[in-house]
Amino acid sequence: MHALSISQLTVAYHQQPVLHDLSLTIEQGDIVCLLGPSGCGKTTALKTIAGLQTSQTGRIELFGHTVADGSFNLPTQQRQVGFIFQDYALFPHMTVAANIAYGLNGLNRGEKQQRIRTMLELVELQPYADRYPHELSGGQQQRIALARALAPGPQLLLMDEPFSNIDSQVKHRMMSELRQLIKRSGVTAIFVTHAKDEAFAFADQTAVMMNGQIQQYDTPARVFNQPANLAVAQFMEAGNLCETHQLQEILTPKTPRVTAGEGTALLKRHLLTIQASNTGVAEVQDIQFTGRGYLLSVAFLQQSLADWQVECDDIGDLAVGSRVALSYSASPVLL
Ligand SMILES: Nc1ncnc2c1ncn2[C@@H]1O[C@H](COP(=O)(O)OP(=O)(O)OP(=O)(O)O)[C@@H](O)[C@H]1O
Repeated sequence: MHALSISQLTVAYHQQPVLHDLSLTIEQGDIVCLLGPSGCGKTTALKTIAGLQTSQTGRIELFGHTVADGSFNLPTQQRQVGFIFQDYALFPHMTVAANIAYGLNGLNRGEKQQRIRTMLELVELQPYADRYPHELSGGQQQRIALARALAPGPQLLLMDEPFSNIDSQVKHRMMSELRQLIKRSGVTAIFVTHAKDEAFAFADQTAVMMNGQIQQYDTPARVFNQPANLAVAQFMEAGNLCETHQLQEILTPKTPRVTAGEGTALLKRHLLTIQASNTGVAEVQDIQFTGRGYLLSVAFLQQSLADWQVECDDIGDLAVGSRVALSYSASPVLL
């Protein structure tokens, strides 16, 4: 059984469609990222899955049960979904324990206390039950928001931009911690972001959305390395682009491995080799040290192409203004 199955979903605001014929199937236990540019409909999709937004046409099934089908819309509280908002939305006047207990209806006092203990153990914050949200760090608040969302035992966890307010210094540690906690709980999770590094670090599967439709649903690595089309390649900043017929002019030696056929070729930055050459086709415009190596921008002297970027471990004698030749050690991806 799938955790979530969406088919041909259309959602409009004031007769303006925002999601068009959107279909998506999510497997149980996966952490899925809805990734796309601002305004593409990610939050609308998340809200529609939660039942906070109604759809015009299409069907949504959660764990085999239809929760929306155009004419019918199951209320949010009956969908067994947990929600973590962008700013966590913890109740500031309630203790951590009271925040976690908030959605626990139908349990007696002892059962509630037990559930709170279990949730605090899961997020490893047992000593913090009597603190108030303002007495916690950002990371601790996020873990309490997770504990509160998971306390009623939802089957699906929805998160709206959970990392957007977090300092980049601590973001990767928090993503790693939260991912481990979600995996330990076994819940299926969907989160929304426009930042691809969050999809890379946190998601098992990524749905790249544009203009209210899903362009590609795949692992983050495949979305980055094998983008389904030009729009996905550009949004993912997956590498350097050119028309296939330009490759012979750009690369030395004139490599026989270049894909035949017309179309747009994608060349990964780290598979390009750059060498100083008086007869080279490009000139170094900029050199950045990245920690792991160097990122060079090169401009073409003849071809009308945007600057390319090349990643390398060592730049040797190369400097800004050096004339360079480029070679490629793999077959370019044809888009
Ligand atoms: N309540 C609303 N009424 C009318 N239009 C809306 C409403 N909510 C969103 N929209 C419009 O729907 C489109 C999609 O919005 P949505 O918030 O789903 O996008 P998003 O991909 O989550 O964007 P962001 O990354 O900026 O949050 C946008 O053009 C937005 O202006």
